[in-house]
Amino acid sequence: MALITLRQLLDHAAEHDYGVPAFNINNMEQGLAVMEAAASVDAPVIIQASRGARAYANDVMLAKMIEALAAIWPDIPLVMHLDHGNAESTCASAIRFGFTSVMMDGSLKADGKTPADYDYNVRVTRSVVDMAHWVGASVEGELGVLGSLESGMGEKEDGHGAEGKLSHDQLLTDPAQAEDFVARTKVDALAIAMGTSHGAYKFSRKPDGAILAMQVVEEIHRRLPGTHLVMHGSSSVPQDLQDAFNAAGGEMPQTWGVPVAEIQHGIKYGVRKINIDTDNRIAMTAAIRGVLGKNKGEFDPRKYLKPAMDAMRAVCKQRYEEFGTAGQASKIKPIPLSEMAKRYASGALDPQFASKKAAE
Ligand SMILES: O=C(CO)COP(=O)(O)O
Ligand SMILES: O=C[C@H](O)COP(=O)(O)O
Ligand SMILES: [Zn+2]
Ligand SMILES: [Zn+2]
Repeated sequence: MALITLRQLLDHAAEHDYGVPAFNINNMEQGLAVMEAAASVDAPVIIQASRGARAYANDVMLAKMIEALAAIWPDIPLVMHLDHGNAESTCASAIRFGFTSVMMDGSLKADGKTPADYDYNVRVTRSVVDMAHWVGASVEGELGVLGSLESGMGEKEDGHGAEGKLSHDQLLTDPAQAEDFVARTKVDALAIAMGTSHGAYKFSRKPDGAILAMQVVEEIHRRLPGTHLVMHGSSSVPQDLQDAFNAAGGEMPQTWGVPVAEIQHGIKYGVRKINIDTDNRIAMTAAIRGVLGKNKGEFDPRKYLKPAMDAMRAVCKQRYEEFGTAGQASKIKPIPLSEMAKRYASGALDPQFASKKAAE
């Protein structure tokens, strides 16, 4: 069993200058696809489940499935992470079900759509950090609200995300505030807002610095060199997947995602966790459409789920190679949660700052 914490994995990634894609899963096929891809290139894994995934698959099913994946691939270090926890209780119940890492997304209120104020975010995130660290689990926080710098709109495409118009300030994480946030919450990883949004429709053109603000990543990393940064909404929505989807009978209007080159740039500036769901969704659905479109009489689910897994595995493998994750799994020696808890209690894992002021 090689279930490890997000903190251990991202510390390793920072030490060796690579990034780790965090893939969302909802079912067995997606779990198998991620692990097969990882095993084929010796990559450590972050599997994440959203609240929606927990409701869809059931916590017991998810927990046992991760346990099974870890048993099938004992040599692949595996982080089980809660994506976009909306409340302290959601994070606590995830840890109870064996998640080794949770995201407390206090940038939004518990409804998952109303932007929250800074004090609220600090309070709930700190409370989850205290609870999680007692048992050695890791915490990702979020500062700034995800949404489009092109339109100013928040994004609620998949049930989590701000509704309506947001100010430019809300859409970009303030680097000085990020420093204060990390000092006050002691999060292990920080999700930042810099123009990405969830789903397929991120940009109406190939993004430049005006709509994908990589300079914000650089400035936050300069102030917080020891903090692991997280890019949400980081599917690349590659043209070949859009074309495959449409060729199989889908209807997806032309769109742009986050170019892999921009993510690679981010990895040079402290980005360690890169969240990807949409690319896998498109790849699987294109494959399923392809099979069912060609074989109208087909009714064996394996006949379309197997190609869907193949398509998802290919996307995952490519990201492991592009982000430098490939080849790292066998270098990681799992640290048990009990040992992580001791390290937190001793202060050994407290945040590091570039300036002394923030640390005081
Ligand atoms: O950020 C994500 C999950 O938290 C997923 O982002 P995408 O929709 O770009 O895949
Ligand atoms: O946060 C966004 C992820 O893509 C998960 O989406 P979901 O809430 O529909 O499972
Ligand atoms: Zn969020
Ligand atoms: Zn996200």
